Parts: sequence; C-alpha cells; structure tokens
Amino acid sequence: MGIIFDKPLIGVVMCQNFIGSHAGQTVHNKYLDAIVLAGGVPLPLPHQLMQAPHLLENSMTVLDGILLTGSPSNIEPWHYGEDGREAHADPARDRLAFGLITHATGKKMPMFGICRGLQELVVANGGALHRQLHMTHLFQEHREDDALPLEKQYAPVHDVLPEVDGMLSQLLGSAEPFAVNSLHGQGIRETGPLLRVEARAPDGLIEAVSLPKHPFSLAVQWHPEWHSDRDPISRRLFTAFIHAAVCYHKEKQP
Ligand SMILES: N[C@@H](CCC(=O)NCCCC(=O)O)C(=O)O
Repeated sequence: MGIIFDKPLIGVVMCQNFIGSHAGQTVHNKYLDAIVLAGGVPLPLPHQLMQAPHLLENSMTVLDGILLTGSPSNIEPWHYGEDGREAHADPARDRLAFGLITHATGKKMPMFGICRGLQELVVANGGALHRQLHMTHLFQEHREDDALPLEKQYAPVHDVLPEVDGMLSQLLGSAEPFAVNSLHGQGIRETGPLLRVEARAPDGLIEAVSLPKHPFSLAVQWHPEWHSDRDPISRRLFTAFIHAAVCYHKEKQP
C-alpha cells in the first residue's frame, strides 16, 4: 500500500450529535488541532465502522494511533455491570470506542484517552465508574460550571499528583504535582485488573492510568488538548503520543 502520509494517521472517536435537525457525528477542533500540532494527521472515525464485520479491523490497518476524546455523554452503565440508564448516553460511541480499544490493545497500537476516553479505557479493561461523583461525598467538585465562559470552564482547578516511577512521571521527567482543568461528573471507581494508576487528584480520585506492556496507552481525566499549543505538559503528552505512533507506523511497514 502506498504511503499516503509522511505523518502518522490518528483515528479520532466522534460523538453522536444533532447538526440542526439532522443526526450527525462531531468532534471538537481542539482535539484535531492538538494532533496536527504534535505532527500527526487526525482521521475522525464514524460510528458506522461497527456496522459490518471486519470493517473496523480492516480500517485500523491504515491507522497508527487512536485518540479517545472527551464527551458530555456517559458510558451506558451495563458495560460495567450496573443497572439503569444514562440521561445523556451515546451507545454507538460506546461500541466504537470499545471496539477500537480491543483492536488497538491486541495490535499494541498507541492509544491516548481524554476524560470520557479515560473512562472508556478503564471500563474496557474491567473497571467501573462512580456515576455521580458529587453524590458520593468522597471527592471535591470535579464538574465544570457550564454557565461560565469556556476559558474559565477549562481553566486549571486542581493539582494532579503523578505516581513516582510511573509512565506519566517518567514521560514528564518529574513526579511533581501540576494543575489541570476538570470537566467531568463521573470518575474511576475501580481500574480493573490490568491498568496502572498514573496520577491522582488531592482528594484521591484517579486522574490518569496506563496499560502496562504496551508502548503507549495513556489516559487522563483532564483536558490536555485545551490550549495544547501553550501548555508545556500538554505538548509533551501529545508529542510522546505522536512519537509512539511514528514508531508504530515504522514497525508495521513490510
Ligand atoms: N461524560 C463524562 C466525561 C466528561 C467529558 O468528557 N467532558 C468533556 C466534554 C467536552 C470536551 O470534550 O471538552 C463525565 O461527565 O464524567
């Protein structure tokens, strides 16, 4: 197959949405811009890839990495053994995200999860979520105030404390705490048997995990794509992700 990009091709999960009265799928520019800035080529992936056998598997042969984006929708709770429904669900996104995680894990394809993407990686690996963090009375407020302007919604509001000798602290060259934004109502309750905790908030909530024995499979609860051009830590996360995708691309070539 001819090389159509001299840069790694990164599959980006989209969200079910309405565009006017029409059902559609969307992804924020901030995710696409962060991939381009770090040297990758973003390819938004439609939920329809799950509608035919092997469509996803065949499509992944041209990808070099997967970005699991954030979303205001919540994973359907039956995926982690709970009853009930979510008022804002996106079942087709769930199906695609879990399909991508399964294939990328088997292929050791780089994955980077953000917010809902962290929750998807955890649930895909047998973990579970707190469905309403604020109702547990165990944690500080992690939701944004959506009445505020975006600059304030995505402003840093708490520190995260990287685990010493973890993948994140090694990637950053430091285990010193750093400030992050926070725009989520759900959170990690259990990581499942395989994932490694990479960082926690001061209240103990897990804020980052990684999949061991995988070249790059990192997921964070905050939003490093927000102003990734001006935040050094965000730049380093995306640069490491794209570097891992370049290595994957080279290794998969015949
Ligand atoms: N719905 C989940 C995940 C929250 C999340 O991803 N928020 C970001 C949405 C907008 C964006 O992509 O920037 C939860 O509430 O925990």
